[in-house]
Amino acid sequence: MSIDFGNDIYEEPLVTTSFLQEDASEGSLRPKSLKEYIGQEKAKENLSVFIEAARRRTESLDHVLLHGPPGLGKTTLAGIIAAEMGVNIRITSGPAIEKPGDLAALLTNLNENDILFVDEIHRLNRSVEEILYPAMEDFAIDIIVGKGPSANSIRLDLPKFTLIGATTRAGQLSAPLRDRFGVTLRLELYTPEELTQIVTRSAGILNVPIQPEGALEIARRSRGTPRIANRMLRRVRDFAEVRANGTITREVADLALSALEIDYLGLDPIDRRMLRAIMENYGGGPVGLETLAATIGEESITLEDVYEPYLMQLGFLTRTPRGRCVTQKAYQHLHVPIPGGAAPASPMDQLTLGS
Ligand SMILES: Nc1ncnc2c1ncn2[C@@H]1O[C@H](COP(=O)(O)OP(=O)(O)OP(=O)(O)O)[C@@H](O)[C@H]1O
Repeated sequence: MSIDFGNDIYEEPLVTTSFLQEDASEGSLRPKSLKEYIGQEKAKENLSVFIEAARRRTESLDHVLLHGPPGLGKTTLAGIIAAEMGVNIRITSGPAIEKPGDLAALLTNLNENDILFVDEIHRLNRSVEEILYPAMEDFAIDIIVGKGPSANSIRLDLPKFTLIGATTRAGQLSAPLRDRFGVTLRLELYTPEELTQIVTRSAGILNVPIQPEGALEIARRSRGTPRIANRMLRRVRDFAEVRANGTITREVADLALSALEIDYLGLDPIDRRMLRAIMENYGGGPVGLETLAATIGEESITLEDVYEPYLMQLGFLTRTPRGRCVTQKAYQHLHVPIPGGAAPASPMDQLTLGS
């Protein structure tokens, strides 16, 4: 029996914002308390103070806005806040709340101090958002009863609740909505050390034997993102079981991830296509995001939310008012000669896959 561990056997790439079938076991991997939640020290420190203060006063927590790239643990953190406050959480998302009536139904069903979590809050439509302002500020909503000249506005009191909004694009939130959040926390990409701890913890829960170097190898390639680290762990586990003795070592992780075309820094074929397109078609940049997206046949929103944060963190890409530019480091990583410049540095011994 031959098993192909290339991308062909998986329908979806590793790096994607969508929730994949293989993420179904994510629930079991979710930390349940602030103590178990690895990294994000600044956010955790602030939150623990606010939570403690609200609990002492037996009041609801101030509204919280969580922002940062996808897969960093915003939903997880919202669940933890609810658990630490000892309250219920209702989970929904901006696009799921279509009409003001949908939001009114959600709000009137909350209990005192409950949490309403709205993922992708930047995608709320305007008419829904307007209901949210008095709900957040005065814990009340105005409902129009009847039609035409006989229409009447009735004010309905709500229980004191906490809204936790999550967004990958804080800049797209309207100013009145943004101003109504008392606490704003930005989640940062995780360090390889933090991701090593996350991978080791997840492997323990999934009962997967893993060596510390194996965990580090997965961590280094998971572009600062726990969701990608957990996905990689599951795929490397398959490889370890079929091609090796079941234990994830550094070699097994390296072989499995290389077969998936993930290079030693975690770049996948789309990252490389994106960088190469800027180098080869636009002389290194600047090039506008829409033009770049059209050139490589990807959605501009995916490039901006999923790919750019990590490429910028690596120092491979810069954003200027006139568009995106690649840096010398990117030329060196892909072994492409720098135009009019020095020859690229010799390959850094390690494996770097071409796209
Ligand atoms: N700090 C952390 N420690 C341990 N595991 C984490 C941490 N953050 C996230 N995870 C893991 O990563 C997975 C993805 O997290 P989560 O779904 O909360 O991300 P998210 O930021 O809400 O994603 P999205 O923005 O797409 O909604 C979870 O299964 C969780 O197990």
